Amino acid sequence: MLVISLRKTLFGPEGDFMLETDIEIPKGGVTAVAGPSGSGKTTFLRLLAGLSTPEEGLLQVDGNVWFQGEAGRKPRINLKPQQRKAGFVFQGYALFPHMTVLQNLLYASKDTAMADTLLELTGLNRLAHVKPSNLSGGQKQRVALARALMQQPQILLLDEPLSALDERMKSILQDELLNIHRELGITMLIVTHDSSEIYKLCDRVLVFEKGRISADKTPRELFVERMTTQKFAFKGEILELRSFDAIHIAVIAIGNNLVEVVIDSHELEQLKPGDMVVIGTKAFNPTIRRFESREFDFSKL
Ligand SMILES: Nc1ncnc2c1ncn2[C@@H]1O[C@H](COP(=O)(O)OP(=O)(O)OP(=O)(O)O)[C@@H](O)[C@H]1O
Repeated sequence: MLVISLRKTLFGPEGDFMLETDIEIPKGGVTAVAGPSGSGKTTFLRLLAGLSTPEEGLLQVDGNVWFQGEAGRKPRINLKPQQRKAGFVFQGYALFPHMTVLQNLLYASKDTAMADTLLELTGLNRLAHVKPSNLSGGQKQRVALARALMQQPQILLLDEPLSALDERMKSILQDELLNIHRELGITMLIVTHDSSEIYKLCDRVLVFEKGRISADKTPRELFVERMTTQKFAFKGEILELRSFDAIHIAVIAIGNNLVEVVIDSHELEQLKPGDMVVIGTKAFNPTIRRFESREFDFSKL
């Protein structure tokens, strides 16, 4: 069980704000950390790893206190990063370029049996003696993952580990992460903006906004249950409304795609170019309605 009750002042572009968390995470869970840019996701992981220091609070992992301190005083307990059993994987792989894959792993711990197990688990055994410059992005990220697991951490912290990879490699590594989680039962926290990744890997999502957790839900609660009457829903912007006789068409930009949706005269009256809309289906007929600002905005994850 992770008990995370921490506070730290952050410097934002619009002034200081408080990163403030009071949560418990059961052992063995996979938790997504999502939210807009600058909301404090990376700092949250850095606080857990000991790479950044809170002003006050308590961090307890499986009964062991890693940080405890009161505001304005020197922390009573503040374990150094190397004393914490936390593995950290960043988007950049941060491998030692002059060392082979195996040497990169053994730098973290001299346990050769563990290195063999992890090379096997991440499918790297045939690349053990290759240097990072000869590896693909996906292979480098596997090495970073295996290295983070060498010290048998209690928690694995992943900061957008797959965001630089193409869709195919991303999917393969997601399966490997699931496999590692099944094999080792390790508690994972993963910063990701990718809703399919959250759905596939995670049992819980913490959405950060300006340093606070604004939503704490399962992926199903966050993504699916608010769309129970619909087959799918995409947010888009109306670029143009056209009419031919009694047929009205809305041209809508959804990400990089343009789609044309036939709308009825009632919908036409409600809409104008520039409106943000949600396009969904009911009984396989597309429906279209104005996006309400209080709705959850998936594009901001
Ligand atoms: N050690 C620090 N002390 C004070 N403020 C910090 C510190 N580190 C980062 N910040 C500020 O905290 C805010 C949140 O940064 P952070 O990197 O945690 O956000 P993020 O949600 O991970 O963003 P992104 O998705 O863009 O990576 C930023 O405004 C940043 O400048």
